[in-house]
Amino acid sequence: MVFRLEDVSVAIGDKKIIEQLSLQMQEGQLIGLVGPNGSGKSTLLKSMYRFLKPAGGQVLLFEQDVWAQNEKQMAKKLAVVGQETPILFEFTVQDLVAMGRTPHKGLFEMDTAEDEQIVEQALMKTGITHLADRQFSTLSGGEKKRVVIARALAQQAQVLILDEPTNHLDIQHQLQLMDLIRQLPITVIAALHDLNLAATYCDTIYVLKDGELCAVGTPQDVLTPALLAKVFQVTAEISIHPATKKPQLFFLSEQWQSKGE
Ligand SMILES: Nc1ncnc2c1ncn2[C@@H]1O[C@H](COP(=O)(O)OP(=O)(O)OP(=O)(O)O)[C@@H](O)[C@H]1O
Repeated sequence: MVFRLEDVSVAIGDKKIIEQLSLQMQEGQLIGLVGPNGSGKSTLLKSMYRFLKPAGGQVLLFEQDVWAQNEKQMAKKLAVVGQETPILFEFTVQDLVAMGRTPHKGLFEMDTAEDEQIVEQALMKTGITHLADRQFSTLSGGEKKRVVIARALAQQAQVLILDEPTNHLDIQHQLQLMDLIRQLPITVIAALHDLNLAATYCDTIYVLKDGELCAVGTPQDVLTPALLAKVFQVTAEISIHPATKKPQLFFLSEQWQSKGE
């Protein structure tokens, strides 16, 4: 098991965001975390990547409590791309992606030829080789996102957590990114708003509502009109895409429903 959460409760200040949530995530899958705004997706992920300490319960990564490990131990196992892209530094893209190698190195250890090759690969896979010498701060939102993802790839962890990875990306780069993470030989856990991307790419989907896990399963099992009505308050029509053989969702507001009758 990659992650095992047992009765995890998370509060921010006085506000209880997640209460006694338990789940298990299997190795080698692309896992989607979906749910409405404010349902607790980022909070849950933060408790998993050791950013928010739960008020109760346990978060186990490969059966070890994440709070019993130091940052470097964690970084070898788990890479994280948060929702916000950082803004604080004046580094080149190349330097930033190379920072992904830090957990694998001693304090003053120089980059090896292998490190350089890993960085080059990460730049190439995310389609940003041409940006290598640019200052990070001068990039567009979507370019920054791809740099942060490249840095996470260079980290070569066994698990990758992505909070809204397609945010800021145009449609071509959304699909390229999903294709890329789909073929990574590791476990990827991604919070996604786009339910069609989740349906097309994920092996298993976890649905959160009001800090509670309300469904877990394959896209076909989970993304039903009844669940979408209950969780997102939308009417959805679902068919199977002829090419992907995955569910394809069409959403209708009340205005269009009345016109279709
Ligand atoms: N620092 C904070 N202080 C107070 N409340 C917070 C804080 N961070 C998050 N929350 C609240 O916790 C709840 C869950 O937020 P969270 O960001 O985990 O949801 P989410 O599902 O990731 O939302 P979104 O889809 O909008 O990104 C929300 O009601 C949010 O307002």
